[in-house]
Parts: sequence; C-alpha cells; structure tokens
Amino acid sequence: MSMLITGIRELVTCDDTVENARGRTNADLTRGLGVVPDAAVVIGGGSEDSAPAVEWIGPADQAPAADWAIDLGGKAVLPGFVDSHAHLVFAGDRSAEFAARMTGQPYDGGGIALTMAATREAGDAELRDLLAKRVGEMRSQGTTTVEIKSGYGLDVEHEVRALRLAREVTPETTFLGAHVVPPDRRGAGGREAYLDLVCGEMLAACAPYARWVDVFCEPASAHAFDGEESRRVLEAGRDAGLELRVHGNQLGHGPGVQLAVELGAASVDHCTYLSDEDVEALAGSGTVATLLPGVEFSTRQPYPDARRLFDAGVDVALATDCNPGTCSSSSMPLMIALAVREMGMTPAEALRAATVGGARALRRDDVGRIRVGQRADLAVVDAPSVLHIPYRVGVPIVRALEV
Ligand SMILES: N=CN[C@@H](CCC(=O)O)C(=O)O
Ligand SMILES: [Zn+2]
Repeated sequence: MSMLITGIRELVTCDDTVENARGRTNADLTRGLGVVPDAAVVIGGGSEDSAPAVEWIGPADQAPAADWAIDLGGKAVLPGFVDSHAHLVFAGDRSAEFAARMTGQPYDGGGIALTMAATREAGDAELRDLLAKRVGEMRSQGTTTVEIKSGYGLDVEHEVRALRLAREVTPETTFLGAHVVPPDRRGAGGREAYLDLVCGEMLAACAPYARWVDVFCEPASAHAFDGEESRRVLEAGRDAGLELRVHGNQLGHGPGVQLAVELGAASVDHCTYLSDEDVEALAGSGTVATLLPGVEFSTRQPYPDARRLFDAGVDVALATDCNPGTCSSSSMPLMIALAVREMGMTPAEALRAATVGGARALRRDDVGRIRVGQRADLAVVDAPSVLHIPYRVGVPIVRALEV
C-alpha cells in the first residue's frame, strides 16, 4: 500500500543534498533546511518487520499516483524530532523542588534519590503506563525517535527493569547505573563498592537491554562521578559492547567533554560550562554536543552559547532531557524556541539540531531527514512554515504524522 501526501506548503527535508528552493518566501531564513515548496511525498511499505519508508519526494504537480491520498491543506512538514536524551522510566513527583529553585534553591542532583525511592516502589504496570504516557506526549508534539536512560533504579534489579521497559518502546536505550551513588551506599567505602557493582554485576545484567552506556560526570556534585570514576564506567561499558554517551559540564567546568571526546563518545550532553579547550576538542571530533535548554530553564543556570559552538564547527544537537528533576518538559518545540531565544541559534539551526543533529547524536542515518528510502517519520505543523515552531511558542501546532 502506498500513500500520497499533498498540500505540503513547505517540505523541510533537512537533507543536505536537496538544494533549498530559492526565490520564495522565507528562503533566506530557512537556508540549510533543504526546503521543497508546494511539495508532495509518497510513503510506502510498512509491515510487522519494517517501518513505512519514503518512496518519492517532489513538487506536488509532478506527484505519482498512490493507493490512497491525504491533502494537508497548506501545512509545513518536517522530519519527526529525534530526542536523543530523555529519562522517562520513573515514578514520583518533584514539582516542589522546581518551585524551590524558582525562589533561589540551587540544583545539585540530590533529588535523584527521591525519584529512585518512588521508582523502586512502583510496580511494572504503573511504570509501563507512565512511560507510555510520556512517549505519547512526545509523539503528540512531533517526536518520532527517543532515547531513554535508566538511572532511577540504582540497584541491579531496578536498573534491569528500567531498561527492559524502555526497550519495549525504543531501541535507543541507555544504561545509566552511574547516575549518582544511591543514598544507601554513601557510607565509608560505599562509593567504591557501588562503582564495582555498576561496572560488574549491574553492567552484565543490563547490557543485553541497552545500546548505550552513560555516566553523570560532574565533580561539582558530591552525588555524581569525577573524571577517573567516569572513565572507569565508560571503559567497562565499552568492553561490554555498549556505545558511549556522557552527561558532562552541567553544573560547572569539568572533565566530561574532554573524556567524551577522548573515548569517542557519540555525544556529550548539557555542555553548560565550556572552556575554549573543550570547544576546540569538540570541533575536531566525532562527538556531538547535545544542548538541553529545558535544563537551564528549569534550574536557572546560564544558557550555553550555541553560536560559539557553531562558529567553531561543532556538531550540535538539541534534546529535552525530559526527567523529573531538571526538565519536566517533553516538548521539542519548546526546546527549539528556547534555543532560538536564549542560546543564539537561528530557527534553521535549531530545527536541524532537533532532527538531523539528534540523529547524529544517536549515530542513526535512517531518521532525522526526509529522504527516499528512509523511515517515513514525519511531523506536521499546523502552519504554512516551520518558522512558526519557535514563533508560536507554547501553542501545540506540531504533531507526529500517523501513517
Ligand atoms: N544530570 C543528571 N541527570 C538528569 C537529572 C536527574 C534528576 O535530577 O532527576 C539530567 O540530565 O539533568
Ligand atoms: Zn540527563
């Protein structure tokens, strides 16, 4: 079965091989997005084993026939967002912590223990329901690929459970046993013993359910891990066959970025505090800098300067980091608006960072662009141009197209 989609006023492909159509409204402002104006797309295939794929893209007046057709009536279409950083397997409520921060309380990672307790307490069915609700919330805002981390179980049984549940909804699962040292392990020698567990029994039990290993590398937090501890976790994960990602430089300057680059991590996420050496290291590397503006919004930390990264030639992605502590929003459109308003990105840069940038951060080339042969993961904007995404901030105008 094939489906023809017409009535696409602006098709944003994020494909560098598609030359941005010139001489039309907003041509300069959407440069780099590979725009096809007044376009049509044909989607085909799709079975139990394979996702529907894009079969044809082009001007609507040249579109081939298909088994059935829908007319979007003049909307914009773009690749579904790739949210490459999220923590969705958790229970409990930390809205009071957010409220306290708004009146000056700093964030230090200490609240993770509260979520750990609530998550361990929750049954599988409750966690599965919460997870499904959060993934649904993301789809309803245009996200079609999401990475999900463990990190609120912090013992073997509950870390495995988190990854098993996450695996039910995405192949992009990340083992984050090294999120913080859990409170019951913080006595003398407990820290070392916890790291032994993370790099030994816990990793062995979690690896079958994970693609990635991650670590909260943050010497500024007493709860998280310093450079040497983080290196140990990442190397153990790599030896177990996992690929690497890092939480780095969130609360202060630190070794996270340099370590991620040295070990060839796919992405280092947060990058709130960057030295010139960090930017230089990222620029010459295969490591993406993933910015998480919802965290700066929700912790009142300073927004990093994305311009500095783009000017240095760093690969940049945008993600939500949706989690109960530092960013409770699952909205990629909000991240785009914040990146434009607060981080110095142009709308086109932010849209690329949220699509093809996220795909790079996950080392995926089948998502993040609209291209013949790729997955038909499309998002529809209830407006004639994608520029409306940051412009109409807070208004739910983007959704994943169900095909
Ligand atoms: N920084 C570490 N982990 C999460 C926050 C976790 C929490 O506070 O619950 C983050 O990415 O910001
Ligand atoms: Zn995170």
